Amino acid sequence: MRIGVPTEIKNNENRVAMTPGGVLTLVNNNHEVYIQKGAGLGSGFTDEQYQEAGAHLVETAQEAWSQEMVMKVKEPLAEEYQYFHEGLILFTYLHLAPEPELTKALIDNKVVGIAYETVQLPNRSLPLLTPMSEVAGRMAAQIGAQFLEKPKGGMGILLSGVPGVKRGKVTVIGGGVVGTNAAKIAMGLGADVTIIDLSPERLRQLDDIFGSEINTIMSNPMNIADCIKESDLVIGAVLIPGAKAPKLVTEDMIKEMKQGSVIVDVAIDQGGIFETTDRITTHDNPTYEKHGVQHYAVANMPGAVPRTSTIALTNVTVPYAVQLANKGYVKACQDNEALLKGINTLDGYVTYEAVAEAHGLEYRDVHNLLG
Ligand SMILES: NC(=O)C1=CN([C@@H]2O[C@H](COP(=O)(O)OP(=O)(O)OC[C@H]3O[C@@H](n4cnc5c(N)ncnc54)[C@H](O)[C@@H]3O)[C@@H](O)[C@H]2O)C=CC1
Ligand SMILES: CC(=O)C(=O)O
Repeated sequence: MRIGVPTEIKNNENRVAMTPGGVLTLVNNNHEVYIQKGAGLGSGFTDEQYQEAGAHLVETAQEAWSQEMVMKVKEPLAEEYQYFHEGLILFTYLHLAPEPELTKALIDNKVVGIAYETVQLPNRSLPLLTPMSEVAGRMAAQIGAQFLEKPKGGMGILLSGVPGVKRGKVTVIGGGVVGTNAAKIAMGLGADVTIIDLSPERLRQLDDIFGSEINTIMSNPMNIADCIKESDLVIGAVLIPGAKAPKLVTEDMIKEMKQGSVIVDVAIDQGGIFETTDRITTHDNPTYEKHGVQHYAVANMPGAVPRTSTIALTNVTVPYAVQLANKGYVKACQDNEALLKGINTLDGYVTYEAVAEAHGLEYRDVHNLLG
């Protein structure tokens, strides 16, 4: 199969969808990889390294996009829709629930849209989302700590406190991969940490992991309101796979927060869990202030630590890419139910129920379309 890897164009997105090691794996499986020149530089991979691994270098995005399968990191931006073509296999993060235009462009062009974030194993884990959630969760605590500093617009507290001065309070809403990693780092910084989740089973696991070092609280509107009123930093880490994130924190709750407190809405890529995170921010201009609270809502947080993130991401995506390339998407997805769950668009239809629901579009069962 011919596989294209274009340069990422989102603001400060320095990740790339394949390392030279990934190229070598695909080449050893008799595939051809077309990398846009310079695509790996942000992650520290040179064109020469790709060539040595057997990649063909191409000058333009158009050439990278005109292959049978395209691997990317981020969901395509509007200027990339022009490259969509019928039957193209697009293997990348898509986050379609909050993206009506992208969904329409994929359907109109009959793209086979396979979303990293909805590939799901039988134990319900999301193997192609997990590494980036680990990165973003760990970053969320350190970013929150930074924006609590006065010169960054925060109230001017140190999360650890110092002897004689109390510690800062961090609430993490959603105790999955992002939430657990955020909690770990926030605890490491010395904060007083609370995790809120809807699943009693998950709360029990978190209690087993962290013991009396953290507080675990059941998710409901009253508990959320009580916790965030007291918090200096609140991290949004809820996910309902494929669906638009539920707005669990209302604007009225935000108004009750302390002046100079900070929210980091990691779930912004699925629309965000705070009523006031009504826009996506960028690494160039990551925060805005509303009701005296700093809002951080960057949808590609791992893009800021591209070396770590590219390696972590491609460790998990390349084995699936090999299956797609070796067998073709139909057989690969028929043989692997986890990969099948990644198909969000096919033959001009939405094939992921939560995405169809989010946009009021017709849903088609992927099993019927694959035959
Ligand atoms: N902004 C960025 O750069 C990045 C964003 N993300 C996003 O972070 C979000 C979280 O991802 P993961 O931690 O991997 O998901 P996950 O599936 O591991 O965890 C989600 C957690 O939310 C909990 N939950 C569901 N409904 C809830 C409710 N009503 N109240 C409280 N908890 C609830 C679930 O029980 C689960 O424990 C996703 O939207 C993901 O795409 C991930 C990586 C990078
Ligand atoms: C998960 C995702 O969208 C990201 O890593 O940017």
